[in-house]
Amino acid sequence: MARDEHGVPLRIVGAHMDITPHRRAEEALRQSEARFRALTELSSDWYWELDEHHRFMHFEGYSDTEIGLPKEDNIGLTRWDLGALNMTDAQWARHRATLDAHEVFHDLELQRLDTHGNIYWVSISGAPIFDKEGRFGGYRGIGRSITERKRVEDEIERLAFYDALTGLPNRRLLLDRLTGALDRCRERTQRGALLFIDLDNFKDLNDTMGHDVGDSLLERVANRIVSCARPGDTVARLGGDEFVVMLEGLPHADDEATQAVSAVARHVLEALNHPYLLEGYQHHSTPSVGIAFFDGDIESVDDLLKRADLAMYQAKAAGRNTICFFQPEMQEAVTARSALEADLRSAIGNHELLLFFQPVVNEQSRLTGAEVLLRWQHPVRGMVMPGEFIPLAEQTGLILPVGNWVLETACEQLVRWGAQPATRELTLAVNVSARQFRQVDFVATVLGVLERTGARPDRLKIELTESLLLSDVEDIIGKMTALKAHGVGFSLDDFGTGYSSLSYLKRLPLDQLKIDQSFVRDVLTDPNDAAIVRTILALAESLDLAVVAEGVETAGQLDFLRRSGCRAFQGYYFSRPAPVEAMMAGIGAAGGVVPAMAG
Ligand SMILES: Nc1nc2c(ncn2[C@@H]2O[C@@H]3COP(=O)(O)O[C@H]4[C@@H](O)[C@H](n5cnc6c(=O)[nH]c(N)nc65)O[C@@H]4COP(=O)(O)O[C@H]3[C@H]2O)c(=O)[nH]1
Repeated sequence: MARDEHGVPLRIVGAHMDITPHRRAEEALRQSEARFRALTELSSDWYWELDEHHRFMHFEGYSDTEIGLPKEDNIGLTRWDLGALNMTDAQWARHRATLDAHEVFHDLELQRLDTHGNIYWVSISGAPIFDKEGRFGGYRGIGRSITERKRVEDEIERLAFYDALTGLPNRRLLLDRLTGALDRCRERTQRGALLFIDLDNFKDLNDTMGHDVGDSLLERVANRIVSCARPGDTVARLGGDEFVVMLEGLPHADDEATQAVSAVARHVLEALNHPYLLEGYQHHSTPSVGIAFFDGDIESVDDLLKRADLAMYQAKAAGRNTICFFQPEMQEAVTARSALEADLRSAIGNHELLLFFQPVVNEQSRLTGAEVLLRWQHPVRGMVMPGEFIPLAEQTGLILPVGNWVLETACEQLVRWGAQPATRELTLAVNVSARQFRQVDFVATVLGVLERTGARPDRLKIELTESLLLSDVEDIIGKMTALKAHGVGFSLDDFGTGYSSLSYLKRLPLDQLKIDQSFVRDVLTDPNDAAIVRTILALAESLDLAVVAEGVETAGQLDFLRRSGCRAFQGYYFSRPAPVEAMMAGIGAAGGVVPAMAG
């Protein structure tokens, strides 16, 4: 303001300035802050700042979540002062190095306890602050609660890697840990062992008492196995009643390692042998344990599991409730078996199967028929006996095409015999395994073969074993009755060795029993066997069944059997099984009488 000499204002001098841009900038800043505040207030994320010494200076938003304490209490502290349950010293050192290098960091995950002692997780990201001159002034960034995400992740992991019933690691996690263990073995030339545990007869419990009781047993078994393991061992459930214990860091020396593993295995065996109280009942359960060692040389996790599994099966075969170590021979046996199976598959097509015939004679040693016995002329192994390949054929299902071939070939022989008056009345007995007989179309198959070949049904005898009678007797009776209506005969093989109860015997439409050769063998020396043979003969008479004694090797046996009332015989005394031409040649020369062999 300008004044005169009396101080009276003359004029006002002023300058005006356009502050619109400044006001706009202020308004923009205010808006930006409001937006930032609204965001931090509304979101569960929070904003933080550190000074140049990495100490908390400022929080904005729901920061208590990060620090678990009122935010004011943390001003002036660093993150590592607050600590985190999941961070090691080395990890903190790495984080500090990032800050010291003024680098941006993302998603640093920290696990902490809140004031109530509950675990929570936060994820932190931050960027360095520089002033206009480029001087470092600290850090700023955001934090976010990830407790819920971690919980869901844990749940997913639990479902994916743990068995829901027992809470033990499942097969997937076991395979993962095994892969890790094998890697460690390779790096540090260590060894470990796998215990494969399978409960004996678990299926029976499940079937009789129900799945709930079965589950309850499995839970307790799991707890007992865990109690036998050391903290570093992995106890897993593979599924069903199969558990695995993985032991690592075993001693190098063979005997020490074996001792250490045996001790754990025995411990498991004992623990699982104690009775269980299930639904008020005392239940006894036993395990079979297979053990396989591993070191850096083992090819794969799969191989290792197979070895332990094989050893477990060996323990079962040895009578169950026992421990068995894997031996390389077991693997060799399996490999040999697979080779045999592959060969057997092509044996029919390659015409390697053949039938031998063993005469069945009457009291006058006259031929009444024969039993057909399968042989396999293997190109490399030579003659393979049925005992070696029939069980394999049964397990693999190959018995079906093989059995059909036997039936067909036997019927063709019947047709050839039917064309000659001297052999027209001869019968042929064919072994049929339980698996063949249980096929739904068994009756149709047999009738089809009879029709195709034109063989007389009443000359065909089907030999069944007692083990067949263990299941679904009604179905067996139905099939037998259907075939009998066409004239086919039935014989029960190896009688006396199996499970036939007399009530079944009465109901089955049988024609004949065959006394097992094990009774005939000692009939002269073992009074028990003699008594059994007499009883079978008496029983057969009362049931109106014919009897054939198998395995007659000596005149003494034949004499005893005759005196006891047996009227049909089969055995080396008359003839060993042989090709049909050889059998007929021997008999032809004797005018239908089968001559006793020397010896
Ligand atoms: N020690 C002694 N043994 C004698 C004597 N007489 C006969 N044998 C043998 O005793 C077995 C009798 O046959 P199996 O009990 O039906 O027992 C048969 C039968 O269960 C099964 N088998 C044979 N061929 C077939 C077939 O075509 N199908 C099915 N499913 N099983 C068959 O294989 C088993 C064994 O047959 P193989 O080795 O031929 O053994 C035959 C025969 O060679 C004797 O006096 N002393």
